[in-house]
Amino acid sequence: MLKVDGVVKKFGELAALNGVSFEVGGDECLGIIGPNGAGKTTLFNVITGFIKPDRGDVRFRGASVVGKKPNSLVKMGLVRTFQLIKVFRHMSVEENILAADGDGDILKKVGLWEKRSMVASKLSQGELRRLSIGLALAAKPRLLMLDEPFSGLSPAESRDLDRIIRDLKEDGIPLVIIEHKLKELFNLADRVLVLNFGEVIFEGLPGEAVRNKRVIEAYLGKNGAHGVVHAES
Ligand SMILES: Nc1ncnc2c1ncn2[C@@H]1O[C@H](COP(=O)(O)OP(=O)(O)OP(=O)(O)O)[C@@H](O)[C@H]1O
Repeated sequence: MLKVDGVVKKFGELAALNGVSFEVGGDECLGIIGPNGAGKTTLFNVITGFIKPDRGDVRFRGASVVGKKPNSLVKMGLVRTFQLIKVFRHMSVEENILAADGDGDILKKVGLWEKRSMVASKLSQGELRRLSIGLALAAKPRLLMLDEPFSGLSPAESRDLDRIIRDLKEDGIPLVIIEHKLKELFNLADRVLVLNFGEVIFEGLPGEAVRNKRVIEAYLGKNGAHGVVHAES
């Protein structure tokens, strides 16, 4: 479905991405983690056409998509959400979804049917996040990329979102999720990719990632706040 091959992106001297390769397919959920500045957002921007890589290729459903504009990628089914939620805040929930060519089914899928008449500016953080996912779903994604979907959510809001993302997985939509909240991510991800200084330092099962020495040194060890199991010394 998605194949990233040897992607390099430099900002001046800094290699934000330094030869990143991986694939996502089937109805898989891939988690992407790594410390601040590791290159996660840059990777999303390259895949979704917001940034052109200096080297390497991104293939979606068999064809190279390097150089294509974000809008044409969305039309092909390569759809993302953003860290900062983008919705029309003065419009109702339903108007937002309709403006994106969505329908009532989507409102139900993201648990906002009851709130459909409410102006978006009155929504809670969790509801706003679900609306942003609804807008992404309106584009009929063949692959959905979520940028820190759990950030800023309460435990109850996180549980609601978990259920919604789980349903998307069951619908067979492959997912790529950047997330710092590892407990939430590891409940969903079939596989994780760990980035550090623009390089993939680990790819494998979430349970293996938390025991991997390089991952612990680069990311987990420094930050006990991630709430996952730590090193077996
Ligand atoms: N437009 C830009 N111009 C210059 N440097 C940039 C630009 N965008 C990102 N960078 C740098 O590239 C590196 C990777 O940044 P990126 O935002 O991709 O990291 P990240 O893993 O998403 O971090 P975070 O977890 O904080 O979101 C960082 O050192 C960052 O400062």
